[in-house]
Amino acid sequence: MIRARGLTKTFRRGKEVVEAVKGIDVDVAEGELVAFLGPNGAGKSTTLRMLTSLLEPTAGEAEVAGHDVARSPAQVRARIGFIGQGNGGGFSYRVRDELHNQGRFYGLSSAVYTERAADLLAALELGGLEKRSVQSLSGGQRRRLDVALGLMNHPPLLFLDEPTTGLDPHSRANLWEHISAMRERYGMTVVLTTHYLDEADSMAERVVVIDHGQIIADAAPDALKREHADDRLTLVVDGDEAAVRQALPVGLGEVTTRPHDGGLMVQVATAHGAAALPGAIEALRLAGVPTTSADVRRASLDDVFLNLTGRSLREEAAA
Ligand SMILES: Nc1ncnc2c1ncn2[C@@H]1O[C@H](COP(=O)(O)OP(=O)(O)OP(=O)(O)O)[C@@H](O)[C@H]1O
Repeated sequence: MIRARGLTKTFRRGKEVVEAVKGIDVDVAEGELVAFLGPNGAGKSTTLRMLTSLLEPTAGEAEVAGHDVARSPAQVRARIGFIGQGNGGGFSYRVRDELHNQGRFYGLSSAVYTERAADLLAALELGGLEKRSVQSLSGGQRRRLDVALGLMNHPPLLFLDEPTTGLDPHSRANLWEHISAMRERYGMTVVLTTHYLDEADSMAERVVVIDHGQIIADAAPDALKREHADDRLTLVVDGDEAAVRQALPVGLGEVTTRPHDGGLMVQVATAHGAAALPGAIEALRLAGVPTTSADVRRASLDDVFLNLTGRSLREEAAA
């Protein structure tokens, strides 16, 4: 569905040259749900805008939905939906008029766009709001209207640029339910950008991590965590460091210790933390070191980003 090679975008602002995207190679197969994850300014939106033919690449090429973005932008646009960062709706228009205008824009007949609009309004829980002005909708309703607008041409490929930014957790979860339902219903391929780690982790089947205009990792969330980060076992024990180090199986992982409440806190960075925990506790018990509390913290995509770049995406998102 997408094949990009060496995709590059350089902006010039006066004397300043910004290399926003530095030669990205990416393939997306039909039916995939792929999230581009990265901090602010990483180049996610610029990549999306090139893939949707809205921005001409400085170098490289991309074939999207069967057509070259530079040579055949109209064919690409006819086959994709794009939901940008801002709201698409004209604020003073009524909801139904917005959808109908979008249908006209795609050259649909009035019978087809009327039916599709009614269908999407119902599917995205916007029924009853068709006569309201866009500006009177809540943030979540407006975002769902954006999704409806992006789906009026029943695109086989949908791009969403930070679809849930600015929504409260309830509206985010709700929007995701709708995106998933729409994806199943129309058999769509979905490509989105996000800087919400939990969202990329739980919703995307594949995460493309972008930093400074380059792809630094590309795999399923679990595979990324397995490859680039460890789970962390934390045990509080009654015993000394030497006994702990001797008792724990060789190869379990890197062990660090520090005094804690009269006992010793032991932390182990290890793969498959939950599975390793009982064995670690048992090995300590057999060595006469009882465990008084235990905790497993699973590796997160932030750990992956931290290990790859030395920076925390969580901190950068908050900055
Ligand atoms: N039209 C433009 N002119 C000049 N520089 C630009 C332009 N658009 C983007 N940039 C710069 O390119 C870099 C990448 O921006 P981009 O918007 O693609 O990042 P992003 O990963 O989508 O970030 P965000 O999560 O904040 O949207 C940034 O340094 C940005 O300032």
